[in-house]
Amino acid sequence: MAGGEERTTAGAPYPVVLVVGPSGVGKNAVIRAALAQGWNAEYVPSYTSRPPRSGEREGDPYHFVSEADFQALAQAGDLWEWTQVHGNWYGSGKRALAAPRAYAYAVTDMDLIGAWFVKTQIPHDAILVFVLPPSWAELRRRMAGQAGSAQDLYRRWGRAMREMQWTSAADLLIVNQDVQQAARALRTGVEAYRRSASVDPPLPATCVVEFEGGQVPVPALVRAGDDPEWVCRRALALAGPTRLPQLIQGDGLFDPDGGELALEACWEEEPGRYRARVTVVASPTRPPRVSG
Ligand SMILES: Nc1nc2c(ncn2[C@@H]2O[C@H](COP(=O)(O)OP(=O)(O)O)[C@@H](O)[C@H]2O)c(=O)[nH]1
Ligand SMILES: Nc1ncnc2c1ncn2[C@@H]1O[C@H](COP(=O)(O)OP(=O)(O)O)[C@@H](O)[C@H]1O
Repeated sequence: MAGGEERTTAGAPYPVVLVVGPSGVGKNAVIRAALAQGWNAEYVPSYTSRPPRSGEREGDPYHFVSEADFQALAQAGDLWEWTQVHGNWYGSGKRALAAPRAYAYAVTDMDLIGAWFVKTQIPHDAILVFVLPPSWAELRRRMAGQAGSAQDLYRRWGRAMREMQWTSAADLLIVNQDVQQAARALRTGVEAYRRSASVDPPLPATCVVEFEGGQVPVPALVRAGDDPEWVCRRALALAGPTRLPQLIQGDGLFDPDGGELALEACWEEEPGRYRARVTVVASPTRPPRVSG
């Protein structure tokens, strides 16, 4: 995969964007689209022992190696972390991810445990982005296109169910309905997260988001000194215990049922406790305002 056109000074410090989400949700498609849109990031391929699929080649999207070579890399300490998924080995190259480069970000996709492991090693320099499907039916459709058999599909689905319970571990949630829109959300979301990230270690905290007519307690990872507006955006993105959360897309907040939310105010009420006031400005039953 090629990187974007915009570049920064070679050797500048840069964070690692770890893209996670269920198999088939479109992690690779979103990363590719973001790079094609000119995102200032470089894709860092992992190593895998699985054979290339049609259309794949060395370095895109993986370094394809034999199982013996993979074990040798692991034993030599060249892998940051590794795991077995669907019977194949996957691991991220330590030097490749840690090397200084000419882009603002390194981006790679991983399974959730691998990404969480990297995040614990470099909490300030890793941004964990969870890609969500627009619906279960659509995830199944995409996954079925990748699965080699009914049994393989069943296995992928089980894994997806387990991973989807951990969306609250993410720094950023993105719904991949339209791939170009999701790619823009990845770019703008990472930028916004980076701007608001503090140097303090992450603290588990509870956010309370005040909506019109009620309060929703939202478990979220909040860092001391976080910008309240960004905390509230994340809290809103995570809100909704039984349905897909409100979504961050671009700079706006969108309700999954098609409504659009406006963040009116947000503030830190006491350390680690945030409130936001949000109103619905457009919903399926209330058409969006037309300007001009
Ligand atoms: N832990 C870890 N997981 C990885 C790495 N590279 C890829 N994966 C994950 O391995 C899984 C299988 O990836 P892939 O072969 O592309 O199959 P897919 O699920 O059909 O897209 C996905 O969940 C990837 O995110 C890595 O370096 N480390
Ligand atoms: N927004 C989207 N709308 C429709 N199909 C998509 C979308 N994003 C990805 N896909 C398709 O879903 C399949 C899985 O995408 P891929 O990027 O390989 O997923 P992952 O990397 O998460 O396993 C591919 O066939 C891809 O073209």
